[in-house]
Amino acid sequence: MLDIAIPKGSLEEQTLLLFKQADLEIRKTDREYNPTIKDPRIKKIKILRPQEIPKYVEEGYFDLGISGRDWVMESESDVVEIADMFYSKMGEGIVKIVVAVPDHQEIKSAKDIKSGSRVSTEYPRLTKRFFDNLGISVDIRYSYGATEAKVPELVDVIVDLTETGSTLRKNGLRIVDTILESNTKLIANKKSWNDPAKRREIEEIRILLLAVLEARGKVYIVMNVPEDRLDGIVSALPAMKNPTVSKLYKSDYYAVGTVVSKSEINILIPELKTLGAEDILEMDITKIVH
Ligand SMILES: Nc1ncnc2c1ncn2[C@@H]1O[C@H](COP(=O)(O)OP(=O)(O)OP(=O)(O)O)[C@@H](O)[C@H]1O
Ligand SMILES: O=P(O)(O)OC[C@H]1O[C@H](OP(=O)(O)OP(=O)(O)O)[C@H](O)[C@@H]1O
Ligand SMILES: [Mg+2]
Repeated sequence: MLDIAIPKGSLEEQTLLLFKQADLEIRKTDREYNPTIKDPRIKKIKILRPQEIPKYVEEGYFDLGISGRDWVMESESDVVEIADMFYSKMGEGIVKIVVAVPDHQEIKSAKDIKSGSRVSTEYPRLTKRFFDNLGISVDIRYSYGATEAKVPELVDVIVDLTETGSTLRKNGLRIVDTILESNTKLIANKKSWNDPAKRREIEEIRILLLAVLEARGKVYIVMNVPEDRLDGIVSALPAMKNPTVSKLYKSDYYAVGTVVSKSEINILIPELKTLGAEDILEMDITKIVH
């Protein structure tokens, strides 16, 4: 059975929702860090800061964990990255760790930053490695957050995370370089991954979590189509996969069903109706397993 570490903070709410939708519901009250779960593969769940999760997974306190790629890299943890999971607090979860300076400064890229510059960051190791590679020796000041507030008075440069770019913009900062791109990762302890029984359990959990993410933003549509309209309808459907076509009982009609992206449904349904589709049904999908 598996021990799993779940992130507190910006990933917490979305992670709990993901587990619930994967039918791995974590039962927890507010501020409870040792919640329960009823699943034959899971022994224990603990909620921890995502900065610490990769190291505890590496050290074998947990078989499985969820954290960002940024924290796996920053903590230099030796874990197996078993899945990319594109979700975060707000959107698809792709964020960047960037070098930023006050907008008016004549710095074009990080190479132009002077040795001795003060740099505020929550990622001191990534920052040191980045500037070491450029041969620039900077004065790194550890940041506990609100990093953007510190330029220009307290520091000269920041290395911070950006998703929408709004915090940088509102504080008069400009990106001059990108250190890395990050997204949420499902990570496993090496020994657990190499243990056949544990690996089977880990893979089963991974299938369920990824199936939920895969189904997001997609719906299933099915409609009845007279034989002479079949080719027109099939070619109007988006080419995600070949649609299922089956003949209706004692009729010249066919049932046509396929998965489509929810974002195109507003254009597609009226178009299918015009092309001769009847009884069009749209259904929510909760999981897709490839
Ligand atoms: N604004 C954001 N948008 C998208 N992802 C983010 C954002 N802030 C942090 N993350 C990602 O979420 C993960 C969790 O990081 P962290 O615990 O530092 O979250 P946080 O929201 O910054 O927490 P806190 O609010 O306490 O600072 C990290 O891997 C990070 O890449
Ligand atoms: O590009 P944006 O969408 O504006 O998001 C980026 C901001 O989000 C995070 O801050 P957080 O909310 O974690 O606050 P903190 O600085 O106190 O950690 C990050 O450190 C940036 O400040
Ligand atoms: Mg933060």
